[in-house]
Amino acid sequence: MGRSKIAAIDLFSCSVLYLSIPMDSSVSTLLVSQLPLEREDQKDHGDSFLHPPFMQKESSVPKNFIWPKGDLVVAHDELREPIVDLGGFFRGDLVATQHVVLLIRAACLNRGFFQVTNHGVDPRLVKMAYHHMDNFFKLPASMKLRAKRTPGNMWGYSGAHADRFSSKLPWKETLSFGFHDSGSKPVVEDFFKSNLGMDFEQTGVVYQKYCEAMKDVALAIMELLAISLGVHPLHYKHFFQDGSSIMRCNYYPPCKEPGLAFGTGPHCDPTSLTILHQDQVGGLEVFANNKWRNVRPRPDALVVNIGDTFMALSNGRYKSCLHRAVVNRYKERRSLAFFLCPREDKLVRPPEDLVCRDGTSAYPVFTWSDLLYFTQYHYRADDATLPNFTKWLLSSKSASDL
Ligand SMILES: C=C1C[C@]23C[C@H]1CC[C@H]2[C@]1(C)CCC[C@@](C)(C(=O)O)[C@H]1[C@@H]3C(=O)O
Ligand SMILES: O=C(O)CCC(=O)C(=O)O
Ligand SMILES: [Fe+2]
Repeated sequence: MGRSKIAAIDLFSCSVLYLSIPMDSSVSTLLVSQLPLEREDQKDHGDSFLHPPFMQKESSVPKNFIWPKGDLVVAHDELREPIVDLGGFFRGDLVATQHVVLLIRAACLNRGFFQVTNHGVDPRLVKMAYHHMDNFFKLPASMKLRAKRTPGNMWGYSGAHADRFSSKLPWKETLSFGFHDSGSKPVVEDFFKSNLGMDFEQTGVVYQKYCEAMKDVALAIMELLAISLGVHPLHYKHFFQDGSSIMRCNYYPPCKEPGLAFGTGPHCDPTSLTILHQDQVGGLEVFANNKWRNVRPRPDALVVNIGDTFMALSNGRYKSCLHRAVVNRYKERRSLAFFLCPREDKLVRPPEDLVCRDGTSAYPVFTWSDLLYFTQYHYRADDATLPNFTKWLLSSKSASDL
């Protein structure tokens, strides 16, 4: 789990090693070349990862990327989830809004997942976001590592999270950065300029706009979620207004043995509400009615899922969605995930009238900063983050009372 600073420095020097390996520049190669530096693991894996994948006899997926058989259950069915048309709500049509509220309520009580269309985000902006993402991920490793994530920090570039974990590595590269309103200071633009230089100014401008658009959609959905729970319509919208959200670009290289690895393993997002756009390749799967089901990509739709923090804010009524991303043999896949989060020090607790109606609080009061810390230092987010976090919080509180 938590890896040291040394691992991050090793990761960097490793990329230099990678550059001398005569293979395609796909990052899976980079990921593989990082592995020898996971020194304590060398014993466990024999010499399989001392060689680039084409030299391995047993499998072309290094052992550190192989997930347990129990997790690797294949999805055969498609998820037929309501597509929620937000057009009427944005036009102020009350009948259409009532219909949308009922659809959202049913989806959230059930598994915390739906998709929205007519969401108001300009398709040209989405296209630009993919274009800039492609430019970034095809850079040489040494350039990408200029923006590398530092230990304990959510922001930056990460290759397979190999600096954080040593097993069940995800077959992906990610670029993450924070987004919050800070007056006239464009935080996203600044992130790109300060980490990657002025050549990335335009990338910063595009992602600044993309995050603003995602926040608008997320806050509109917060209004609908509040109505659907019978609380003040602006309750959650106000709660998240000054939030500190996270944007992540996911790049999944093709994988020679997709049946052994995951792009992103099974998990519920610890965050509040995720607004995701996936490209046309497909790979997102949701656990529904006891089965993994794939979500067919729709270019005009944004995928929305409830995260652990909103589950707590709804007093456990709305389900945090269990999902994962699979990889495939032939084609790289990309997704853009915006994770709506509250301001880090804000108390996460459901509105009082909800607790009164339920007669009890489902979770202890916490801050987003507590949960974020838990996922970055103590626990790798999975399908049981929220119950484990609750236990951890209660035990650390009672220990501090001693
Ligand atoms: C707060 C977060 C932690 C993760 C990024 C955001 C929201 C989703 C989380 C994550 C994607 C869940 C699966 C495991 C994880 C480690 C990953 O594969 O990236 C998680 C993210 C993280 O801790 O970086
Ligand atoms: O790439 C995807 O479709 C899902 C990614 C995801 O679940 C995440 O980043 O939290
Ligand atoms: Fe997720």
